[in-house]
Amino acid sequence: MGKRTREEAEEQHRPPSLKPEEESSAVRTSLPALPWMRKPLDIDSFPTLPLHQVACLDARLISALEKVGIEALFPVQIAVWQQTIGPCGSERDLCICSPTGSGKTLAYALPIMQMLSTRVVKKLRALVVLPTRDLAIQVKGVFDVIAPAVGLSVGLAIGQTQIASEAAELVELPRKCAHSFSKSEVELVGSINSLVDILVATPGRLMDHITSTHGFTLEHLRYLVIDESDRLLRQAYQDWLPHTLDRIFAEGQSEQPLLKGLQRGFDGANHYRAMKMVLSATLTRDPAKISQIKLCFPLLISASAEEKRYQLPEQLQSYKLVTDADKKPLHLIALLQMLKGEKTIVFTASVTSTHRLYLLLQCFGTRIKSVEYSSLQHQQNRSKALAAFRRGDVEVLVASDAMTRGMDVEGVMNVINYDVPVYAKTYVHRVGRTARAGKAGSSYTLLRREEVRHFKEMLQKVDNSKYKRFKLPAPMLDELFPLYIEDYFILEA
Ligand SMILES: Nc1ncnc2c1ncn2[C@@H]1O[C@H](COP(=O)(O)OP(=O)(O)OP(=O)(O)O)[C@@H](O)[C@H]1O
Repeated sequence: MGKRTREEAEEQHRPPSLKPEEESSAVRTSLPALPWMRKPLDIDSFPTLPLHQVACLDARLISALEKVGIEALFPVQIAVWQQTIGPCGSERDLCICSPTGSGKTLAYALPIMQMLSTRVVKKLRALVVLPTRDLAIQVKGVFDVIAPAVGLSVGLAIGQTQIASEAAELVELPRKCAHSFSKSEVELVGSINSLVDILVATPGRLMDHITSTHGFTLEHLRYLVIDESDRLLRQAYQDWLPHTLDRIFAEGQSEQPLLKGLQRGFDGANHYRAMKMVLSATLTRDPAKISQIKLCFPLLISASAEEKRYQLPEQLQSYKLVTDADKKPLHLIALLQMLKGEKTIVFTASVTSTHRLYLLLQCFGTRIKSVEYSSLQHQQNRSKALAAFRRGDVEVLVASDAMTRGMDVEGVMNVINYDVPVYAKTYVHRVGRTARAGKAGSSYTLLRREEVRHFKEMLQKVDNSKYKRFKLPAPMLDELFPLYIEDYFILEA
């Protein structure tokens, strides 16, 4: 079993009171501290465009997209397309802040595949970094559906297998050379071929390949994508970025914007610069964090008009249920009964409360079929639970915040915050597991009376965060109470 990613280790051992840091209040002013972030390119000014009307979109990509039911590109995808491939394609680094479920993955994947579709020799030219294994597997799945249509190969580096077998999927060493040769001997022995054009990786395993996989090089990189960037720029991951940037620029890349390149985009000359795309629904505005990325002539592409820090999906309906602490489990069970037949994710505050709540729901057997998802489980079990939930074998997934970011499961109708998130950022990513791609979805937050005020204050930072009070029918609670008491105290014993 590969070692836990930093994210998993961090989540597992983080005391409940120590949540992922929210940006310090110093940067949460209405005016971003960085001048170039004050005039974003407004995503809302772009249309949803049918594929055949997207300038320069390769016909092979159109047919690959149509095969998976995609008929048009969303506004964020059009905005990014225009800044990379379309009429004003340029080599500016892009920071993209767009709500959860708005299609950020394809926003960067499409231009990358289009630009690399004309490559002659296979080299590692695009690197996509994500904070967790399951997210990386999901994003690779998006590339896998489309990349073959334009003859591109996609690799995965997440530590699910031994590094030697993973390296063998990424780099083809000359026959005579074993993994153990020193790097200089390998170079002497003969040319080393990359087996992938695009690599999707988690930070830990990326570092392993940079430091120890012979023939693994970033010298040909054209795109560096940092997805869920505010998570990746946090303390726990910090060493991967400087090492990666050093390796990119140490191997012949120019850090400076190239005037010619800027005017005409990639003009076929061989003096490229690795273009960076930095994305999140809760993109950081913190200059100290942004400066780590060494952005070049950056452009902010953002959905919200900046009067609020974060934006929720337009189709999301939000509700709150106020209850006493000892009745929260009963209210959850009653709510899940009401939502029966709909895919629902229940978020708790920690891995231990995820497990306890899962055990309680097990007492209700067939009434509520659920699985648990947290870094308390080994990767295989977590992936099995997610697969069962994706297939619809079970309709309730009890999850810690390991499930919060980016995970895209078709048909999730409801998100329940069993424990109120401490930070608005966590709230945005949790409820963003539903109401995706313009579809409808609902969020329910269970609040103890003493939490109502904090919850209201927290939502000050979130746009369109209207929520209604939700009351469960008393007869349902009365009917469930005896059953609940019996099971709950068994569990408590
Ligand atoms: N142009 C499109 N047409 C239809 N569906 C799309 C389109 N683009 C993306 N989708 C679908 O929308 C869903 C959300 O896409 P994606 O996961 O890229 O969103 P996101 O903005 O990255 O969300 P998050 O911030 O939560 O990571 C996915 O199921 C994806 O298949």
